[in-house]
Amino acid sequence: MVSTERSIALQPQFWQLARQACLIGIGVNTIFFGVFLYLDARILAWVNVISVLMYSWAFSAFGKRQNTLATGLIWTEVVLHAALATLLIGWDSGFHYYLLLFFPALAVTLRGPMALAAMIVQWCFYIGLYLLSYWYRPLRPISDEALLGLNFFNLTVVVALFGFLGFYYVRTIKVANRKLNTLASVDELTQLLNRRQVTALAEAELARSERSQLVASAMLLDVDHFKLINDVYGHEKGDQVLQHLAKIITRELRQHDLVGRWGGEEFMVLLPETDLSLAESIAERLRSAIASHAWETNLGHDLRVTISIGVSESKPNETLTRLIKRADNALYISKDEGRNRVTVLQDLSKESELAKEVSRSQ
Ligand SMILES: Nc1nc2c(ncn2[C@@H]2O[C@H](COP(=O)(O)OP(=O)(O)OP(=O)(O)O)[C@@H](O)[C@H]2O)c(=O)[nH]1
Repeated sequence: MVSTERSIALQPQFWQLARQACLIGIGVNTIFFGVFLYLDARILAWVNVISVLMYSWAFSAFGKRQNTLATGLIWTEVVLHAALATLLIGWDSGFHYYLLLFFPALAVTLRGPMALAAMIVQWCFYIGLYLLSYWYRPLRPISDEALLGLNFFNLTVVVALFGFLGFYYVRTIKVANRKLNTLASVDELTQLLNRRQVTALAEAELARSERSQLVASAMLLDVDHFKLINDVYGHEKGDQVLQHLAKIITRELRQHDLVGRWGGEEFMVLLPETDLSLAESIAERLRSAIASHAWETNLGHDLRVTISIGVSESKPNETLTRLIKRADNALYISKDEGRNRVTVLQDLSKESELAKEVSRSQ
């Protein structure tokens, strides 16, 4: 587990987990200290004292974010401990199991070719240790019963650590997936739903309304002369205005209404179970809340921001695209008639006339 660019980028929880593993190392080696004293294997008892010191050092190094030093200490401890115990009391003591833990750890912390190279070295070391213990008798043999007990204990600890690693990675993947889902569905600036997500949810809502024979209404809201706000007060102020507008719109709507950022300075709202006259009054409430809000500026006066809104009501078997097209046409009228106003499109003849007018003027 040598530190590289990639290991630095690992999640802090990974280092937290490694730090907790140091505590397990301290606990396990303290138990071993007692066991080896009891078995009169004094060299190994002293090795355990050194191991406890190394894990304590690694624990403290993780606390100071010296992750490379800490992982180096753990690696050295495990490799030396496994080698010494195997040579002194034999392969059957099961201390070599701990070396296996490094294979997934290397795969995670190192880059592809480095990880592969490190795994090959680790594997050669493992096989080398096995062959040595096969060819030579243990230097300080202990009883078969003691060997069996140690083997079971070591196997249990290693299996538990593999289990923890598994849980950690499953949790990490879940958290990453949740983040990806949020990134894919939320607009970063305003934290509203992005266009893709609000479209998907609005389509589902429209289908639900259709099944229940209810109407829904759509609104398109566009900030008036937003280019001028950017030009006069700066892009950053423009961003702040958009963020705050998103908050006002959300605050003024009901919980089950859908609101998303439709484009640069344009928002889309879908109001389930809402007919045109109710939608119009909601739109008017929004317009007036925004028009009455004063933004502080660094030019010694407050900034006033207004929005124009177009509203449309769903018709049987209508697609979302069609519903929004009508709201867009209504928005065009609001802009054309002087801005800071709400327009609803009700009758179809007016709509088709307008559609022609819009296409002529675009
Ligand atoms: N600050 C900021 N500006 C943006 C963002 N997205 C789009 N804009 C700007 O919004 C402006 C929109 O300008 P126009 O389409 O001309 O519309 P307008 O100035 O609002 O005029 P009307 O809509 O006709 O009232 C452009 O200058 C874009 O650069 C954004 O995320 N942040």
